[in-house]
Amino acid sequence: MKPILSCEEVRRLEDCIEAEGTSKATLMELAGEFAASVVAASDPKRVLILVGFGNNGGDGWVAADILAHKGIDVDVVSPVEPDEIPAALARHVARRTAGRDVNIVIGPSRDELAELVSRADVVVDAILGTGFHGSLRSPFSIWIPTVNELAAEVVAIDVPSGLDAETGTVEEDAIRAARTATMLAPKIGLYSADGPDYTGEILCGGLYDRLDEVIDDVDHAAEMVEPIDLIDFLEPLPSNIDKYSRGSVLVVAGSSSYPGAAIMAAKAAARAGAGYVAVATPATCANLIRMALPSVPVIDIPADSRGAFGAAARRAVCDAAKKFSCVLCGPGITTAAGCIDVVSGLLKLDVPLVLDADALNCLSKLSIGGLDETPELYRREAPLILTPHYRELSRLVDEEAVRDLGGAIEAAQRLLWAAGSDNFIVIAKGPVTAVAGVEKVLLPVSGPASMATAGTGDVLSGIVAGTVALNHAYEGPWELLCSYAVSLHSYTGFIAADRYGEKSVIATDLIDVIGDAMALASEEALKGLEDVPATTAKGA
Ligand SMILES: NC(=O)C1=CN([C@@H]2O[C@H](COP(=O)(O)OP(=O)(O)OC[C@H]3O[C@@H](n4cnc5c(N)ncnc54)[C@H](OP(=O)(O)O)[C@@H]3O)[C@@H](O)[C@H]2O)[C@@H](O)CC1
Ligand SMILES: Nc1ncnc2c1ncn2[C@@H]1O[C@H](COP(=O)(O)OP(=O)(O)O)[C@@H](O)[C@H]1O
Ligand SMILES: [K+]
Repeated sequence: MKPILSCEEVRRLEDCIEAEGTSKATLMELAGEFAASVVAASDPKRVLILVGFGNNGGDGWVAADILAHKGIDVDVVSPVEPDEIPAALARHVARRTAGRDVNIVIGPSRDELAELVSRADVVVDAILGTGFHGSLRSPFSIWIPTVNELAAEVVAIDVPSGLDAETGTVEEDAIRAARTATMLAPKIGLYSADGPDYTGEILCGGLYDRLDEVIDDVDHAAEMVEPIDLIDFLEPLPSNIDKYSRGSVLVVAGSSSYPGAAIMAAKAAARAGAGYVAVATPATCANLIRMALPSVPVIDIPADSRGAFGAAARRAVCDAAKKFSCVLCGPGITTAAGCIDVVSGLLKLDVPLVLDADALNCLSKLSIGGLDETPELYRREAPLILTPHYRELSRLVDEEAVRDLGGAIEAAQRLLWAAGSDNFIVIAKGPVTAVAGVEKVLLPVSGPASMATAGTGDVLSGIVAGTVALNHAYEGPWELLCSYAVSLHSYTGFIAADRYGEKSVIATDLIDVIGDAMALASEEALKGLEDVPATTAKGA
């Protein structure tokens, strides 16, 4: 797993490294060296480096010097003379580079800049890094669109300029890079909101020998899950099992208005590996679900007049639920009074529980002033997994809208810390999905934008429940188990987009390729295994 840091955590990390005797000036030299190595990998003849006023520009000045030393023609464009650069470290390296074999252009006109950009094989963006805030000011508001329009290839240093390294948002414009050479650890904004559209490939320069040890001394906003981390979940089935020992799921879902949600969740749970999946649904839509899912037993539950769970539903659902390895509740249930009652009944049972969709909205209705204010509502011994998207998460914490990954993680942590239990997980779903536990926040691989289509969340909750059931004997961290389920879901998105076309994926497409997604997860994990040095791979 690879740490992802907030800007504040990066500053703390720099301070820790400095306390161990490596100055920020040395880090800048190393950052410039790493950036130069990323640029040199394209074997350019001519490089243009755009520098700003701060230390991000400092990295660019160092890289300019190194690339010029390699015999590459280097132009540096700066808004001010090296002596006028306000940041002291950057000013120092800029003065040094100015005395070397690079062509420096100060404050070019748009046409001059366009000419320089057009003739470069690689343009390096060292304009703004983690210090960017507010709106883009001149001349950068002119430089950035010029680069985006005319550059053959762009390498961004640390963060594409104009992208907020914390939130991942782009207000007006930002550099669209082919590669981003980020320093010490990726910043969370590279993965959040607009980030993935601007960063290109992210390459991280460790810079410091003892980074692995020092990085443990600062908090991590999150950790990126790599395919190899999931290898334990990819074992083949043992021979000596039956449908019950493989794990069972009760899907408490559906209503006359939304029977499809129950069908998708149940089918996904079965495809994810559970040996026995049943559906508990309002009697009014039970036959429809039976016809759609011949392999799935359907339990009729008393309904209200609108075809949602009725007043007598809680008892019927809870009686059935006790026998299963995992219960999933929520897809398509509505927030009728009987549904709220079912959700609160299930929370009291001693069975692993996944709450999704309207079960989360029922939970919001049960609490006043945010669920984290009433942890007794959801604190339980047995595992609990919530799968809210950003809007559902906002409702759960009764807060302003969660807009980005950092905000989603913060909201999830409020719920987690209030409950304080190891087997409570919040899967905060969005373009990037965070799997948050009380100990760690993990970022499994994200799927394509094709997955932004109705019903894909029902498929995810089915996959999560099926995975929990199949792995009912698992004793490792729940964050990792849930990350495996989210990764499978993302892989189904890639496979479906490939098969049906990026814009044509519908939620049901994902279900039938869950098996292919498992094969892809194995393939990716094995690639990771090959990359590990032999001694480590053997666990030596
Ligand atoms: N992590 C590490 O260990 C290492 C980090 N290093 C590097 O340091 C970078 C951080 O450097 P930094 O703090 O100097 O900030 P940086 O991004 O250069 O920008 C600040 C300048 O931009 C200006 N400015 C701000 N907003 C603006 C706007 N909207 N429009 C226009 N201008 C704007 C701002 O002006 P001000 O706000 O003061 O008016 C100030 O002059 C980091 O990303 C990495 O590359 C490496 O060197 C060493 C190892
Ligand atoms: N832009 C996107 N890129 C990748 N995945 C996305 C994107 N938008 C949504 N998703 C994924 O699609 C799923 C949508 O879930 P949800 O909003 O609950 O859908 P529904 O309620 O319609 O079933 C989540 O797993 C989410 O992570
Ligand atoms: K930059």
